[in-house]
Amino acid sequence: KITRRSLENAFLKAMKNQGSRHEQNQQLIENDRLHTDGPDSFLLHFHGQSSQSPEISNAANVILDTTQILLDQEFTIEEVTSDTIAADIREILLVVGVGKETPKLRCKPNDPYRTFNGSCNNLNHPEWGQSVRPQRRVLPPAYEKGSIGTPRATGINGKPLPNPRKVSNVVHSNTKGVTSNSTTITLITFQFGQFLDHDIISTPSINDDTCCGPNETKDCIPIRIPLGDPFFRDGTCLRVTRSEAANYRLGYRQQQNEETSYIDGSTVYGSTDDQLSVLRDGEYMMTSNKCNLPRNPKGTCTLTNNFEFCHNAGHSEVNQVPSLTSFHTLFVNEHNRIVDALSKVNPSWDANKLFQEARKINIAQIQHIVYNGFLKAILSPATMSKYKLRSHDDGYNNCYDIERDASISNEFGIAYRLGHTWIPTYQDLYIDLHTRQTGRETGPFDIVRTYNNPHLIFLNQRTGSQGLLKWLTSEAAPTTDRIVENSARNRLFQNFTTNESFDLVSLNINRGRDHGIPPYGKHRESCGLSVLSADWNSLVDHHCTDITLLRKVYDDPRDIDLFTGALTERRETSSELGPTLNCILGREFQNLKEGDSYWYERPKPQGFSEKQLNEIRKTSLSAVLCAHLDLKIISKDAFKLPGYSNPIVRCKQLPSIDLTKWKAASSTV
Ligand code: HEM
Ligand SMILES: [Ca+2]
Repeated sequence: KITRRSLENAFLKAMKNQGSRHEQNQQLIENDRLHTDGPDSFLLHFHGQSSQSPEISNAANVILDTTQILLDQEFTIEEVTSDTIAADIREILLVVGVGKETPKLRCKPNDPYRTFNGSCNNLNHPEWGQSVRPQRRVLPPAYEKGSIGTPRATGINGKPLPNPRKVSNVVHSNTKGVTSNSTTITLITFQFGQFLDHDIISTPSINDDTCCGPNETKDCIPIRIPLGDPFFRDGTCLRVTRSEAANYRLGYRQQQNEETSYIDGSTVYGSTDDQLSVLRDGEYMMTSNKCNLPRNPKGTCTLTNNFEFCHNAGHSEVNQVPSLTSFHTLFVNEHNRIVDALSKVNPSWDANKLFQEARKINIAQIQHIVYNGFLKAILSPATMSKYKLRSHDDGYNNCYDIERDASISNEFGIAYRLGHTWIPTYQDLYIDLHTRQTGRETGPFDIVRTYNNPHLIFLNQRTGSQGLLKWLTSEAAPTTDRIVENSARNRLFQNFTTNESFDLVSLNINRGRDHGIPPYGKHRESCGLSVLSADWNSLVDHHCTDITLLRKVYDDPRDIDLFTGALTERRETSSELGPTLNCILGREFQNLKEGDSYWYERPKPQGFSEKQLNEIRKTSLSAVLCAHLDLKIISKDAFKLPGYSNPIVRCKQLPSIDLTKWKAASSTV
């Protein structure tokens, strides 16, 4: 049995292994102050760091090392990960400053407003769904055999797994040269999908500039380009680093989520109090030029001229592509629009009350749009029913389950990259549905020129983001399939000086292995789908043409990576996605609904009055777009292409939220 003494010894040894950066911590423990003063006195040493990340990842490395030392002493992984050991290690961890906030969390039950970092949403487990916490796992990790954290590299037959770039070339490339477009969904689905992703998950990775060089460290997971690659030169190597480790207890390597996992507008408000503080202006969210995002003086985007700047928002990747920036802008403006309306009906409310009520309404609208617009557009009706994802038509829906952990799962973070199939090859600005804006610079603009470059936002009296939103509303997304366009598969973040670029598909496959994500077949099993065998015919949800491609790269069906296996599945009836993705998304979005004590359909104290709730239910993404763009007409459901069941309607005819129902007498005060 592992004694406290042997645990401490292993921990001290691990700290020594980690070298000098832990000397101070080591001293603290060796002085045995842990036992004399209690953990709190040590917390002081670790305050004043703006980001918890480096501190957490340093500690995680010590924890992983401690785990390995104990395993080397012939303890089993079950013994090492037992609950008693978890309690002991937590105490030791407090000494090195990790988890320092957890014991101090004093939740206010019945608080009508969410915290900004997601803590205290679950009163029994205040850290569930909180930002800067480890990702949850549905399945036990599958790292390299016998290891607690080395990326999976060997297949079931003992041979190396295929090179991620090779899989990308063979299975995910567009060999036709023209983009095939969806007949059902618009580019709004693409862009809202990524906007939602940035609300719920973001995994930090390690900074390390040795990768692909002679002195590569173990933090590197380079992708070596195979000889004869159709795009990258021979000998090229993609410099990729591992995701940071985030371990709070002994065991396998875990990864961190920097966002609050709840759908709570992290993209608008940030995922920590600090992030919000530079974005908020009293009751309003800060803007520049009236309706654009504020400037980020520390931003690292590429600028074309003096009056342009990098934008700031709740998520650091806001400048990644202009159409993403335009979505951030839309919901910041929506916050401010709600504030103006509320202050008219409630002139006595102070700035804080206005801010919080507007935030609550904005988040409720986003939740309503996710479940009644976005998910409906991509999941099968059967999945929507099975995981109870539809909102009620009226009345409260008290579906909260305090035992449901809404922290995002690591496997979802890989599976939900399915959205990369929707990345278009260009960006464009429209003046209404289907009319391109013309002028000195006229689209379509190659998307590669727009990565991390906000130039389009500044076009046309700086109303580029409106033009982008109109374009997204008008055009079809690329088909949901195995293909990722070359502008993201070969030329992601291309640097036009050095010509260096990335392959997003290789990154996804590599990242799955880095996170110890089990192969595709294991996820089928956890979803109750048929089990895979060595027989390629066991891939019952795949077309034979796709099986042919998979056979070219994988030795055995049980080696197929999750991203690749899931994106090659045949679609389910009336869905954009195959059965495994329907399951992984269905499960996760049920957690995000039923594990959120602030779910918008719940009654007070967190929720709305019934009258207000019914106003929220009137909203749609189309209504929000109409409120901010000078559009006269729009399709009823902006996620889908217009057609018989999705008519184009006048903006004025669309139901939308009536904020007079928030007049104080009937509000939540
Ligand atoms: C132009 C559009 C997009 C670009 C340039 C982009 C780029 C990226 C990059 C560079 C990563 C990190 C790759 C790695 O090193 O592991 C990533 C991760 C991810 N992407 Fe995208 N993406 C885009 C659109 C989307 C869309 C539409 C979705 C979903 C609907 C999506 C979902 C995700 C998810 C879930 C992750 C993992 C997030 C995390 O754990 O941090 N992305 N994307
Ligand atoms: Ca969030």
